[in-house]
Amino acid sequence: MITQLGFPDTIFALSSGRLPSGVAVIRLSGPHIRFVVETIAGKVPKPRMAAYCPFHSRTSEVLDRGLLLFFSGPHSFTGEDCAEFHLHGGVAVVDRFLRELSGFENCRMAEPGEFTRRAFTNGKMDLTIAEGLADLVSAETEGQRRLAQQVASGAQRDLYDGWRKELIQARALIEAELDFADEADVPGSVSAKVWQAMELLSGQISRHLADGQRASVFRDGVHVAIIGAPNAGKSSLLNAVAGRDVAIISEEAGTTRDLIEVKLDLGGIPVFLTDTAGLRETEGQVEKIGIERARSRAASADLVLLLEDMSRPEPVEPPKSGGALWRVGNKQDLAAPASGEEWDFRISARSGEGMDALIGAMTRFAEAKAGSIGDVVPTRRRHMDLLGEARREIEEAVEKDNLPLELRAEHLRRASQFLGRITGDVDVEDILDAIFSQFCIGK
Ligand SMILES: Nc1nc2c(ncn2[C@@H]2O[C@H](COP(=O)(O)OP(=O)(O)OP(=O)(O)O)[C@@H](O)[C@H]2O)c(=O)[nH]1
Ligand SMILES: [K+]
Ligand SMILES: [Mg+2]
Repeated sequence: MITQLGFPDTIFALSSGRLPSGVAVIRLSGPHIRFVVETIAGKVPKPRMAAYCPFHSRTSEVLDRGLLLFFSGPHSFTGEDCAEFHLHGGVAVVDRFLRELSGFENCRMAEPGEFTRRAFTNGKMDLTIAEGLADLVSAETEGQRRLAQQVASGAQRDLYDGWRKELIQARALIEAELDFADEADVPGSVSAKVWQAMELLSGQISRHLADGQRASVFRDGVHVAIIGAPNAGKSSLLNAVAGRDVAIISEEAGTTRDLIEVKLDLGGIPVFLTDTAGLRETEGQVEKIGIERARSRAASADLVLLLEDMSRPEPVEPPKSGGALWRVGNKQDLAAPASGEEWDFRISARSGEGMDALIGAMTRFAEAKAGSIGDVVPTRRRHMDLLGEARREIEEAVEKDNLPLELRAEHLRRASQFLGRITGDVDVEDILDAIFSQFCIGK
């Protein structure tokens, strides 16, 4: 148990979104909350009960009227005394109120993630839950929200705590075997059982890592590039899928030069769809660069849509790509019916014909990449790296059966430490700045 000396400052921030808004929530945490609240509202309301009252400046000017909530530490988000002022969400109202708060001694604006960091330091949550909350705030798709919710609920922490318990138990059994090694009646099978259990554990971690690999599409998204000859209708396709005028469309060949990317939400998975310059031989310097970019984007894409104008097919060399490649025939509205070509999809970016089928297939493609993942999934590179290290230590302990038992037990101890770093139970001071600075202000 860490003895908590407490933070000297009271911090505050606008915790609700961009102004103007109907209501703006200003959140405070720290040792001076009672004084600040009493000065502004004239009283400290009962904990967790909303009070409607005027908010005064220190010179008794009424700044606004609104709801006030007080949370008495340790029964609060951060574990300290906390308060929330619900103001009218006007720029000037909020601005004046924040200046008023800065005027109190030892009160200052919060750094990004500082509320959550205090909650972590005060033992209100482990690191995975803190990260889950940050992900919940930044989730843009349903899939991201579901994953973040699962992490924020503590499911990941429970899983790793369970694994650490297994490791500790294994070490305890090895210790016992070491202690009684001289006695004749100790069954030699104790440690054999331990190694069996450890092999199972390493297999569990492997499956968990594979889930994490698949789940990374929720964070990194699926990348789709539209490639084809000039005037195939690539920009028209991008606009049709995005439902807005993102790229310039014209009958002039060579209109698009740069990569134009839109972010879509298909089946809860972020999908990045990129329009590119039409592929052709050209002397134009700028267009040349654009074509190089198109080819390199195609090379790194998960899926390439090779778009062709069915009314006047113009074969282009399919780009080199490690991903999937679909031949998509465009301008179905102009094409002679049943031209006998082997298109995977026939569409008209102009009339919208065939678009539902193409978008549906892209959605299934993205869903297949995520695959079916377990209930609890590592959501960050940081978790994956530490899990990989933990598994490596366990494997060393299991495989090196010629090593003295003490050394094999030491590998298990290290495995357990790596797991402890994920949840923040073991020496993580060095990474806290990096983790919490990614949070938004007011969280
Ligand atoms: N009839 C018909 N015309 C289309 C269709 N899709 C695109 N076009 C037309 O084809 C022309 C070229 O369209 P773009 O979307 O600019 O083609 P692009 O492939 O982006 O061309 P570049 O950027 O120059 O490589 C425009 O005049 C479009 O209106 C379609 O489905 N049917
Ligand atoms: K064009
Ligand atoms: Mg274009």
